[in-house]
Amino acid sequence: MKYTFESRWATSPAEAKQMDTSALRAHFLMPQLFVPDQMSFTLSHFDRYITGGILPVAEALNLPNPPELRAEFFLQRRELGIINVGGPAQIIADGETFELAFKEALYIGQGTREVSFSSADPANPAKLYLNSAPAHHPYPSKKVTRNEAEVVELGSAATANHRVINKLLVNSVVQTCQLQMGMTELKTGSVWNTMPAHTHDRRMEVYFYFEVPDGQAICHFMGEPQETRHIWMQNEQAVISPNWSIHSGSGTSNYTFIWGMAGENLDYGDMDHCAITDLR
Ligand SMILES: O=C(O)C(=O)C[C@H](O)C(=O)CO
Ligand SMILES: [Zn+2]
Repeated sequence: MKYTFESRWATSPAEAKQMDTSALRAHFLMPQLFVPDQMSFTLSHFDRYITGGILPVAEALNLPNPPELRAEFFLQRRELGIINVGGPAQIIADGETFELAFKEALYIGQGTREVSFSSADPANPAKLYLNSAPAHHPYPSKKVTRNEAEVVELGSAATANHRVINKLLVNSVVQTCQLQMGMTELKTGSVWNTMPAHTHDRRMEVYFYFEVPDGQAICHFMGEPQETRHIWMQNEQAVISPNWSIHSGSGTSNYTFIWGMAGENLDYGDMDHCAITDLR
């Protein structure tokens, strides 16, 4: 078996409020996405969002058709977003070849039957972080380079949240059904992401932290704004953020993270901000 597939039930805020550390981690944390020559997928019942990691080393890996999807093929009723966080990758989608460098993104549209993933150099393998959401229209597959991203700079060094948001797979850049993905890079000395924090009842979200230096870690905050909990996270781990939850983190150093979301709309700015002094 070249892949693992796990399902996570959706949880209510009342249920999450009762959870201890290990229950929070079991429900929301995805601790290992990258295993050599393997693919890992976790389906959240929040918006039926799939989070995955593919690490092709010795051979090309093909997008599988997990029986849990009850589909003819993975993307029969889904769309896929990929951001490469490793060495150069080659992705072939129904015969079309895409070369994906570090921090480049690829959107693969609904209806694509065959997708294969390989590394250009096994000594520096590609690490393909992926998100997938249900889709009902076959938009064209499209690669998005860093230069094509919509870039927003937020925060300041004084409040330790100076960061650059690279909107890669958003509707100003590529047409998608409901998927949005991007990458936020924190400046040296800045450790807080998404502060002031927000919720968006219309969309769930997943955060994937990477470029966390050795020996450092991220304290990720979740929960209703007046009932927050935290999950300590390591490099290259991901966490599910329900639509009722804030999603914000502070690191013991700067780092980078990928955000991805799906749900009711494609409006990145549709957020309900929480005043910092109101958080509990
Ligand atoms: O640092 C930030 O702020 C973010 O990157 C926020 C995410 O993009 C987000 O939560 C979008 O809903
Ligand atoms: Zn958000």
